[in-house]
Amino acid sequence: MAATIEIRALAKTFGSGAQAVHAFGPVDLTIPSGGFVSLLGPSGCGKSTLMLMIAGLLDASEGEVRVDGRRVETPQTDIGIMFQDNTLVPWRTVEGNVALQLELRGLDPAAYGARIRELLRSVRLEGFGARYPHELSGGMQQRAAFCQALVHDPDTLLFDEPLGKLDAMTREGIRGDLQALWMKRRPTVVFVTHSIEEAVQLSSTVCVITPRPGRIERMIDIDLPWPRDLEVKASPDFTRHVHTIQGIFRDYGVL
Ligand SMILES: Nc1ncnc2c1ncn2[C@@H]1O[C@H](COP(=O)(O)OP(=O)(O)OP(=O)(O)O)[C@@H](O)[C@H]1O
Repeated sequence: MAATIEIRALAKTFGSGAQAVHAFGPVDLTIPSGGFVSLLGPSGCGKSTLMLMIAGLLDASEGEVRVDGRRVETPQTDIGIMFQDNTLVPWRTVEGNVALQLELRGLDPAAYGARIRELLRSVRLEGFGARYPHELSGGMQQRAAFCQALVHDPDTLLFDEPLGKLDAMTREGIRGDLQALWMKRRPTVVFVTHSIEEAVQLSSTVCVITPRPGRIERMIDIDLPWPRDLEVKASPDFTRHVHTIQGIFRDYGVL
């Protein structure tokens, strides 16, 4: 069963006194087991700050995060994380990079050979396992980074704008890969994006965040059928959700 993430009265202020920056919160939010929740908000509203607190990589100023009831106080090693800038190291092959995530967790990569190959195949990277990152396109590198995030079979995935630097066509392709992986394994996913369409396409719930200090403006359940392919994206219901969210950001003056 994938993890449930509970966020209670969570807030973050960087620095103190006159230099203090109230970055985020206070926010209450429950991310259900197996949900795909997108955090959608303007630049600087605290999305990355929230992700780091969920991952246990940044202390909260107030409040708490609980994963399956356990309070997050140290870096979480059983989750998968992927950021905008991928974490591939240049001196290892694609397979070696994926294996590195296992080694860092004290797992034996030799036991995971079949799994690594299956993952690479699922994101259309079969045949590229022995290549080095510089031999891959930007999109292929991000797909390899997906495999890194997934190889230890985490039941929670944190994605912080993983597709942000990719061109539109590659982005669409990887969205499809990500959606297929989520539908198959149903991990709990928290996904940061600036793209309203991306959030509506991928999410079971879109969490709309206000400008800094980020608070939750609205939770919007996306009741569209899966998989959300190009046909679904052309549907009136899809457009309706996109318009609703655009309206919220227009009211805040960020669109
Ligand atoms: N280590 C830090 N020290 C001081 N201020 C910080 C620090 N990290 C973030 N901030 C501030 O906190 C606010 C929220 O930053 P954060 O990176 O979480 O926003 P974001 O919503 O992820 O932005 P973007 O969409 O542009 O990536 C910003 O005003 C930022 O300047």
